[in-house]
Amino acid sequence: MRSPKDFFRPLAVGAPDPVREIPFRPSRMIHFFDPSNAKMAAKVPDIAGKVDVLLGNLEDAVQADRKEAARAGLVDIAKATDFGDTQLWVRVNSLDSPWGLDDLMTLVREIGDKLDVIMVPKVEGAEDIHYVDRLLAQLEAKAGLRRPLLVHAILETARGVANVEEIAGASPRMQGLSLGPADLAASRRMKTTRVGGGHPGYLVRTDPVGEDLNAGRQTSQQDLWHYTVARMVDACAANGILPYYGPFGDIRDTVACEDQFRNAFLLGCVGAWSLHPVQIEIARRVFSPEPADVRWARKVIAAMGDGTGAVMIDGKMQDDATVKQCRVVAELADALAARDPELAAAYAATDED
Ligand SMILES: CC(=O)SCCNC(=O)CCNC(=O)[C@H](O)C(C)(C)COP(=O)(O)OP(=O)(O)OC[C@H]1O[C@@H](n2cnc3c(N)ncnc32)[C@H](O)[C@@H]1OP(=O)(O)O
Ligand SMILES: O=CC(=O)O
Ligand SMILES: [Mg+2]
Repeated sequence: MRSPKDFFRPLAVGAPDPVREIPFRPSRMIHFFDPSNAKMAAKVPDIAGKVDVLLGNLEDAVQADRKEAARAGLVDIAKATDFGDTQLWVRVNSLDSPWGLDDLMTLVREIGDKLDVIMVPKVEGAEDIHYVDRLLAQLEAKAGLRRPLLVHAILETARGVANVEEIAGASPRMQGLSLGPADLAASRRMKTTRVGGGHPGYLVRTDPVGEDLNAGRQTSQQDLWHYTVARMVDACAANGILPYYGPFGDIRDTVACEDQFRNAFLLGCVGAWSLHPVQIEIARRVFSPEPADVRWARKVIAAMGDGTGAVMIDGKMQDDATVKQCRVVAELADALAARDPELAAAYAATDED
């Protein structure tokens, strides 16, 4: 086990100092694109202005015979594009694949100065993060990088979920975790065939009302992902890193996508993946607090003065704990407004009401 004193020393001579805190940068949508797909790649400069995070996906959904083209495509796009203050992330191939090592070696060398976060799929335990941590330090030193790359792990195996707390705290590079419901379902031997979202068969039913077991009984669909998202959120909060819902594969069903994203937002996630342009706006809407909630939060903060004691506002008791919740909402609104002028105007308008 590493000594806590070593935690903030670089893991290779010449590598940049690790960060001490994960900066909060808006990341409501992590927009996936396949850099080997000419049509998607052509849209990157336009999409970059519309999303918080653009992610070049090299892993699943890229055909095996396109892996090298995707890696080379991402290098070309990163070199040619000015991303402004939009973050550039990459999802590399898994550590046991034939491509993962070359992905890391090529990308850090060629575009390490442009990348913000490396998303690592199928992380099973702290040992995977320790491997990536040391390797990145060596590669950063070789490339002469001044800023450490951050690491984001996908929670998508049963073992990964069992080890989630260790993974979240495995390195100062850990930026966040995403739920990967598709691989996780397979790893757990769940009987779904979807990418995230609910299932009509997963339900609870009210008690029978008489002899007829079928008459008058209400059913209610339950959330397959509640346990995992909640556990992920706790692991992230306990380690000062950020939780995200991952993919929602039914692109056509924008309504259920919005529900899934909102559940994650309410439980503590800061963003989700957008797989198709139609999901970008959904994530923007859901992961930005409602202007009415921001107004309420600011009202409670103002009324609570130094944040202690109890007051009544509109018939509701406020105290030290509610003001803390309100600060979460108000601080998120401020951070998002600094990046999103439309949102800034919407939040300012509520102050004037
Ligand atoms: C379980 C997991 O690992 S999830 C993460 C991995 N999966 C992904 O990354 C999937 C990313 N998305 C995609 O591959 C595609 O969106 C698909 C395959 C789902 C649908 O693609 P299409 O059938 O082309 O969708 P559609 O016809 O609606 O696309 C409309 C336009 O948007 C473009 N487009 C689609 N998705 C994207 C995207 N993610 N980024 C940029 N442009 C996109 C299409 O190229 C098309 O362009 P055109 O108008 O110039 O023809
Ligand atoms: O990679 C994502 C998943 O759901 O699997
Ligand atoms: Mg996956």
